[in-house]
Amino acid sequence: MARRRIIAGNWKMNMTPSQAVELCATLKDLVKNDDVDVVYCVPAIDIVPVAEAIKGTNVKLGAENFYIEDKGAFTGEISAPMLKDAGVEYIIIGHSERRDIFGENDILINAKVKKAFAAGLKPILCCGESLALRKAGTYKEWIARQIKWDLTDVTADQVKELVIAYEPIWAIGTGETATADQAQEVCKMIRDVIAEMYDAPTAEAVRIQYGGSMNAGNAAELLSKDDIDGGLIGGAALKPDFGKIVNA
Ligand SMILES: O=C[C@H](O)COP(=O)(O)O
Repeated sequence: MARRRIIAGNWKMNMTPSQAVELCATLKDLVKNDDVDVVYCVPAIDIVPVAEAIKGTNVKLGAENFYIEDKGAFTGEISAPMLKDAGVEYIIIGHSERRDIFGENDILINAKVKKAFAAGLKPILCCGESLALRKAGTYKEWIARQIKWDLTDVTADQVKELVIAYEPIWAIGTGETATADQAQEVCKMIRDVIAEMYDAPTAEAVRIQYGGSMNAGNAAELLSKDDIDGGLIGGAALKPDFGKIVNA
């Protein structure tokens, strides 16, 4: 089965609202491609202006974070219904920066995945190992465990709509990309875990991205691999190079 490719930019904590609108204008013609899902996952304050700036283009809107309750006394948080109402389609969950800097654990991440689906948002679920785990050789067990925890009680029909991003932490923002073979090995292993947890059609349907210093120079080789269906791009998503990745 041919899976539709998905190239998503994770802007992280970059771009003021006015810079965000300018970036959308810069990228507009560069990211035109009807064969690929192109997504901008933007900081909360940029969601409304970016929703306006991408109207009439092929770009879809994503967010970087939310909280699992619909509303109430949760100072500083935004909810899934707020994101939906603003036009958000995709939501990044379980990014290593949220896990490591903000202490999000697999129980919360699993609750977020379930809440996102219930609210009609499509999760981009991130997983990946530290350099220490890579060196110890136990990275595959670690990632399989993350996936199993984070997808507890998530149905096969939901997983068919899920995007999983494999992001080795040692490759994020370091300029050190996993080789295409290293990335393929883990993306294939993730698909095997999904087949084991669900079934072969579900594993065939789930889209798996690679993320970690993906750029205009290495995207084509990474994306040529059988189990890599797209990219989750940080630094290079803020530059015209993002258009080259979309079209790689
Ligand atoms: O979510 C994106 C990743 O953390 C990759 O970031 P990067 O492309 O800057 O390495």
